Amino acid sequence: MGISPLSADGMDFDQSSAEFVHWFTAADGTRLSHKVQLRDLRRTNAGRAAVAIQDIAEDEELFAVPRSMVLTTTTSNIPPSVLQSLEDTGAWPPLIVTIIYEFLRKDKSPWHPYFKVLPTTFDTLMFWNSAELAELQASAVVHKIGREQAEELWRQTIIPVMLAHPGLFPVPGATPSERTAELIKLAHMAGSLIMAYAFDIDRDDPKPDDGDASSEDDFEEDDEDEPFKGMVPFADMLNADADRNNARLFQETDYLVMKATKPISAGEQIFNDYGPLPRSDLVRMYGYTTDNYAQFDVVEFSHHLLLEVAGKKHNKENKAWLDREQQLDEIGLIDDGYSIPRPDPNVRRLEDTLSGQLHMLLRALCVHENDAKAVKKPKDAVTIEEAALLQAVLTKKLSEYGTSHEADQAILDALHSNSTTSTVPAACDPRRYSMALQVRMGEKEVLRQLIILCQSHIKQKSEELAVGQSKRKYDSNTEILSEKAAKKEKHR
Ligand SMILES: C[S@@+](CC[C@H](N)C(=O)[O-])C[C@H]1O[C@@H](n2cnc3c(N)ncnc32)[C@H](O)[C@@H]1O
Repeated sequence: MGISPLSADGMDFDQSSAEFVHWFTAADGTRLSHKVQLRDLRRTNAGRAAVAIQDIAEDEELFAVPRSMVLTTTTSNIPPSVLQSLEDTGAWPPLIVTIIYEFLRKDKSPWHPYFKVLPTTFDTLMFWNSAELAELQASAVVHKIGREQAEELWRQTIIPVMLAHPGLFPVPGATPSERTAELIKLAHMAGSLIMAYAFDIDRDDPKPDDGDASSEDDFEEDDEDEPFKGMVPFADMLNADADRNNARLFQETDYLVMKATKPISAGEQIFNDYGPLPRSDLVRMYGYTTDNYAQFDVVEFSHHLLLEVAGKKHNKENKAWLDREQQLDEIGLIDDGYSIPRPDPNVRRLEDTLSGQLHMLLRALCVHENDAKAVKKPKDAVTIEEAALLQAVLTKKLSEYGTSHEADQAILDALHSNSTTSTVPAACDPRRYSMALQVRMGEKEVLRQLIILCQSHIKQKSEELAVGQSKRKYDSNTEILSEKAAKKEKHR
């Protein structure tokens, strides 16, 4: 997030905050507790944040935002005819257009003081250059950014709408392609605001929301059940930090109300909950990371890698496998990739870290091609073969990251101790570089932990097998001996 000391009109950070708070409190129907203040936390890279200046009790109201103040496609006075052709495009495109419309109206917009505290540049992955993205190494998150797909979609949907109404969308440019380039930049700004600041809003059925600033993660989502979205002034000034959340937005009939969900002491920051996001997604969607999210890290490998390691990738002639793959696809088991979360430190069993889906796939890849068990949910434990396949996949994935965890740790320590800046590659922003290091290190840790789980699983199962075999041998030896003894007895 890029919050400069001075906004475009020369207003400094504190002045914009003060104007925003004044605008908020002066608006019809708003409520703001005298115990809540906005603070400048830029020195810790946390931008603006809400802080308690007196002790706050659990369930105490922090502020209330009337629904009319929430910026949505329906509260804005953008002509409905402009949005008409976007009706079937999901919640994002019409809201992007609405935000751009209000942003371009400058001081004519009722939300003008609000826009002055919203960022116009971001550290989300959408804005990283190729050198910065390369520092994420083999992280699967690189393939989830979708910048080109988003722009392609916008060129077909929102750009023609905005170009057709130059009076409502006055952007510089002598030609349609110059104006398109400007509108794409604005769409990135609006899309990123929705990603990191918007809330899912209930329209009809007032009930507590899921607490996330935004649970949607894709610009091109087009789902009928997609929640309605809106920008909620003040609610989006709250930062989040994994399980340190202590406030939540409740949706009432006429109001969205932020309440404390725990007692908050004077001086503490007020945190919303953005959800249990791995650091890769946190950086992708919100452009920041903290160590507290390390517990939610995941590792993801592609379906291609799984097939390659299982020796099925070039199996075009293997009809039995292709039929099975089709069956697995029909029951929804095949995805582009599969993720495994960081194992809980108390988890000792490989089974407890694998999803049923991944276990089924491993089984399908390991059992004999004619075995009907291949497309059945495994009821028994992970077999030695399945664990060995998974271990091989994870080992291959780990080898795809260009550096070791130890090498990364040394770079990160040097960065944090500020001993040298020369470790930051020339084309990289130091903060983004540090975030990339943390993401890739987290994934390498998860991979290592999972490989160790596979190894101990294989060891344990092999030992059980050996004990079983020697028991069977012992049993059959005893049987032979007792048969011999019985014969002897008979001959007496
Ligand atoms: C909903 S806004 C919160 C207000 C924001 N700090 C601001 O100044 O506008 C979400 C953005 O705040 C920042 N943020 C949220 N929680 C943070 C944290 N714990 N540490 C650092 N930055 C954080 C990220 O840039 C994120 O995209």
